[in-house]
Amino acid sequence: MQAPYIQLKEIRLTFDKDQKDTIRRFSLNIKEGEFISIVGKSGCGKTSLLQMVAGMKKPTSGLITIGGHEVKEPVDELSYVFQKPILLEWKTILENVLLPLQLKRKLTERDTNKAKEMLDRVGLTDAIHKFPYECSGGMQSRVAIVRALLDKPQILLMDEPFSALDSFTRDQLHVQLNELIDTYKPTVLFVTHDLQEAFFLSDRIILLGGEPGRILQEYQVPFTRPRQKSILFDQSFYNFQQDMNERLQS
Ligand SMILES: Nc1ncnc2c1ncn2[C@@H]1O[C@H](COP(=O)(O)OP(=O)(O)OP(=O)(O)O)[C@@H](O)[C@H]1O
Repeated sequence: MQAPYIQLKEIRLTFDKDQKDTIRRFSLNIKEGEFISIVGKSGCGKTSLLQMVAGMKKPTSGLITIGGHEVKEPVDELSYVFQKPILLEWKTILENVLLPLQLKRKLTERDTNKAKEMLDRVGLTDAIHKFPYECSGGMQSRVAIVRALLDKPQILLMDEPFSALDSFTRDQLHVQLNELIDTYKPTVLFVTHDLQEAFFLSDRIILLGGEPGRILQEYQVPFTRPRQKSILFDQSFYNFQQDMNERLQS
């Protein structure tokens, strides 16, 4: 059996030792290249889990490993996409995309060409010299995704990246994200409240809930990636929705 690439073992998280645990006995093995969505009610600890995998927050107890090495500090081979795109207003779209690389090393012509090519793939060729205030929310979200993938991270953490967008823009972004993920093949941990989004994008969906937060249900999506939106008309999506909704209500 393939060894897990990311392993979370018996994770417990508490913010104050006198208070109840936020997360307890959370264990999950993630394969390299897998796309995992974490869904669950507000406050059940989804963001905290991503932050612990990123090495930005320490579990109170338990072990997190990446490639067999314990996560003890912020992880290098990882990119994070937040709910808000967080672009620098005084830099152009192209400059925003190149910024993380520029902070690491001297930029090359190849980097710039790569950034332009990726922006082109998500339909932003005409926007590369624009500033963020001249771009819509959907365009800014595309920029944040391209920026996160430019340096080919092994791990991509995405925390509700599309939640502020309308459903039409979100649909477009799902397809474009799928294509980019298929090219760069990072291991993805994706937080969302949207079951349709989780089903369309993921290999596996983890329903987090309860007090303290723990895994209530795991669901393997029975389709290979990348996918067509037509899978959302399949009976398995209907069954999945029913099952998850029942568990979320209980
Ligand atoms: N630094 C902190 N200090 C104290 N409590 C915190 C801290 N960070 C998070 N919490 C609490 O931990 C719980 C889990 O927070 P977290 O942000 O991980 O949840 P979430 O599932 O991502 O929520 P949402 O869906 O609303 O973003 C919440 O009750 C939150 O108030």
